[in-house]
Amino acid sequence: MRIDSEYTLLEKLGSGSFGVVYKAIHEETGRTVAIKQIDLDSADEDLDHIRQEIQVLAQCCNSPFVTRYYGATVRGFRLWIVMEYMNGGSCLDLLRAGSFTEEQIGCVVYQLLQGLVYLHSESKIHRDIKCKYWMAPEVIQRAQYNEKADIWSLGITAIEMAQGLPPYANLHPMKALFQIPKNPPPELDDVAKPRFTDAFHDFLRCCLVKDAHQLLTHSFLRTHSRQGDLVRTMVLRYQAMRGNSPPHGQSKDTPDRQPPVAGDADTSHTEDDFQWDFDLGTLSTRTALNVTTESLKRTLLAEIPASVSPMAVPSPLRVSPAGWASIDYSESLPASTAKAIDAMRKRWLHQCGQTAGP
Ligand SMILES: Nc1ncnc2c1ncn2[C@@H]1O[C@H](COP(=O)(O)OP(=O)(O)OP(=O)(O)O)[C@@H](O)[C@H]1O
Repeated sequence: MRIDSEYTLLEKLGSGSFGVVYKAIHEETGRTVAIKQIDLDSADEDLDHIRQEIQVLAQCCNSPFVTRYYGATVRGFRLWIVMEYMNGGSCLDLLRAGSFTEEQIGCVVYQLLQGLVYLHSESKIHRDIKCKYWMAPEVIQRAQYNEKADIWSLGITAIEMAQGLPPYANLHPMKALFQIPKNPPPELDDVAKPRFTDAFHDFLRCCLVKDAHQLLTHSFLRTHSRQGDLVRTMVLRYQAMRGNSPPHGQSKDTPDRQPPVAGDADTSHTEDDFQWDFDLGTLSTRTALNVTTESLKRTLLAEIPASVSPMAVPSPLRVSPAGWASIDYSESLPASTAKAIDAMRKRWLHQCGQTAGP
């Protein structure tokens, strides 16, 4: 796929610390992609992180459990990171429709773990550098850390899926940073605790000490690992919720599919766009440079330190469950799944104070 060719931007998918993500069509191939647009003008302090994210993404394209990276290009004053479109959204998105059951957590965690096993086998550590509540104590303390830091984050993510929020979510992030290394590993809160089996509690405890390979054989995952339909029902639950409320980052009256707004997303791109006043060599100081997309890519990749560390395939939640990119959720479902979806829909409508229809 040629990254410097044309894209048609569709709706906004969401936004994160570094930029806004759009759904888009790559005109040459007709492929649907996701494009993260980073405003280079305001990203000064984060440029190192962005560079690291691109480096890691560029090297990690060989697992169905990790979001595929297609390339990066500069359009005007924005850096575009083109990647696989995950039509189920992120786990964080799915959580907006309510916390997960133990079965659902097992199914998602199993796939997240497969992504981590792949990354670790490539000597890469995910280590989300910016999300404080999920950070392992050794990362917070800037001590030596290894891939176990990711397993800690996975455990925190599992707690978040069970309770809807990570531990210490009621604290200011800086306060949480002090508490995490000081306190014993967190557990489920008293409300969530009784809803889960001993196997799950044990799994959480293990996440704080064990490596990813050992965890794949944990009895908790053996029970839940093969229930792919569950992911689908969670996506449907989230999509049902989106039917009534706008996706993260969009106002209620914004249509789902909207043409890009001038100044918001750049859709017009000419060769001139690639001649922004920007030093692509260091991504930190600005000197006038005429660059092509290829040279951007080469420079970005060459500039990134060889010793990879902080990985930012976005959050621990973004190691994508297998097949999300290709599953068409509108296809007809087995009766048992349809029943489960209906139950979730009713639960959600109930939570919103509405009555479920027929
Ligand atoms: N490849 C993708 N396919 C589909 N949706 C995506 C994709 N990447 C991101 N999104 C959507 O865009 C949102 C923002 O993603 P982004 O990577 O910018 O931030 P984040 O990782 O969620 O947050 P942060 O950067 O603060 O950690 C996500 O929550 C998700 O809804």
